[in-house]
Amino acid sequence: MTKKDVLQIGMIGLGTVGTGVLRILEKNGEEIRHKLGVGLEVKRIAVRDPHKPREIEVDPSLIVDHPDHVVNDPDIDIVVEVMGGVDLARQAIARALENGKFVVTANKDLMAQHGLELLAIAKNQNRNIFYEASVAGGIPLIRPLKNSLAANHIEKVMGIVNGTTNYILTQMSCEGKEFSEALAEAQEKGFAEADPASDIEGLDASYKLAIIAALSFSSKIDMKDIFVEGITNVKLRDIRYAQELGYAIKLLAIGEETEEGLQLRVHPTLIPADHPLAAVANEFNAIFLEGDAVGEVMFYGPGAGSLPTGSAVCADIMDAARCLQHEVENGIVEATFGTKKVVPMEKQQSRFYLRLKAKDEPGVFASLATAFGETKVSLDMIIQKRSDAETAEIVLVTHGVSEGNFQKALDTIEAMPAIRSINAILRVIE
Ligand SMILES: NC(=O)C1=CN([C@@H]2O[C@H](COP(=O)(O)OP(=O)(O)OC[C@H]3O[C@@H](n4cnc5c(N)ncnc54)[C@H](OP(=O)(O)O)[C@@H]3O)[C@@H](O)[C@H]2O)C=CC1
Ligand SMILES: N[C@@H](CC=O)C(=O)O
Repeated sequence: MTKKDVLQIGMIGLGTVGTGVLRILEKNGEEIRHKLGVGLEVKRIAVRDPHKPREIEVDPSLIVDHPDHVVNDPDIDIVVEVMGGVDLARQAIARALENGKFVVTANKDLMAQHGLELLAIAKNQNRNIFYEASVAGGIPLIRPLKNSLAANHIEKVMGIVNGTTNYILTQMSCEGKEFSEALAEAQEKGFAEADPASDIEGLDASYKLAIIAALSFSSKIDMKDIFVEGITNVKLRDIRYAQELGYAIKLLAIGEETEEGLQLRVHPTLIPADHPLAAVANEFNAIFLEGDAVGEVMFYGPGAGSLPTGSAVCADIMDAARCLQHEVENGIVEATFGTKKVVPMEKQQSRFYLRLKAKDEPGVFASLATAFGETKVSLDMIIQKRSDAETAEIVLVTHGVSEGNFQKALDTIEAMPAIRSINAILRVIE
């Protein structure tokens, strides 16, 4: 490799993240050049619609209408994929690597599902893919997992890794907003995915968990092994009951290595109001890691948005530039990934929050307690309120129980004549 005065960047995508990247390169370009000893110049930008008005002024001659024009340009040294989606992004990144370019991506859907295949292509080409922005936006997490914490056996990772859902839950619980209003705001602010179903149904968080879990537990992670439940069924009513019981509701991604195997799950969770994660508001994310040597470490910061995510992408561009400048072939060496056993969800333990409606008549509560007792589910907290003249709303929190046993208890309860409806089931942690 020959040293250059300026390295050429090719971007694929100029939406929320791409705009943030350009703004940072423009504003801090001189400082970045000083830190790197080489300048960075954006040579081409692929977008879907070249005629769309942009939030940022861009020389029209840079704009092209297909990623191929970026990945096949022989002058481009580093390809930055901030387009999203899987198939086209996968093809473009594979081609960029085959053409000898370093790649930076913010695409968690792609890295969770095809990361190993792309990293193998990169290794073959003596190149690398940098993907810090794919998890938790601006928070440094991938590098600490690969480097600073690499000597630890990591036992547990747990956190809030989706800014959109955390924004929605915060706005519902603190401002009393409706779900749809809060989602529209998150979209307006650029936190949500192009298809926000990925956020609210928990998929985005599950892709991020797959990436963090692979690095934490040095294991390949198959998406089908992650239990995923989003926040679409979380009602303001449950947020208020949770508050009454001393909890907040957050969408958590949890990965744990136990003697039985890996436990991997994403679901809305009641967490104690004084837990540090309960205070993480709006688009902010936070991740706890427990390493056998370091103990507990918490990462906190903005998990979505144009400049925070752009910050992580630009740092990756700088790492790729350092590799090129210092003739390091592939930069940070990737971890090796084995295949660890995964514990099926029905065998995992949880505490449960259950909200139901029952006939307001004597003995209902006793028969509920009996039904739970028969399946070895014990009850911890209870709220009972009259709903109308004949109906009571009952909120129960169980002690720890396997998912399988809880489901059996639920089947029995649903069949009881006094039970009118089961309205909410959520998991609880201490
Ligand atoms: N938004 C955020 O806070 C974060 C996003 N990410 C990830 O970053 C990536 C980009 O997200 P974001 O910036 O929000 O997405 P946007 O939807 O805002 O931008 C996507 C960009 O890609 C371009 N594009 C889409 N399809 C094509 C295509 N077929 N060919 C060429 N260009 C195309 C669009 O072009 P056009 O402008 O013409 O429509 C647009 O410029 C995603 O992988 C996302 O998951 C990661 C962390 C945070
Ligand atoms: N849609 C994502 C964007 C960042 O990854 C989120 O809301 O966290």
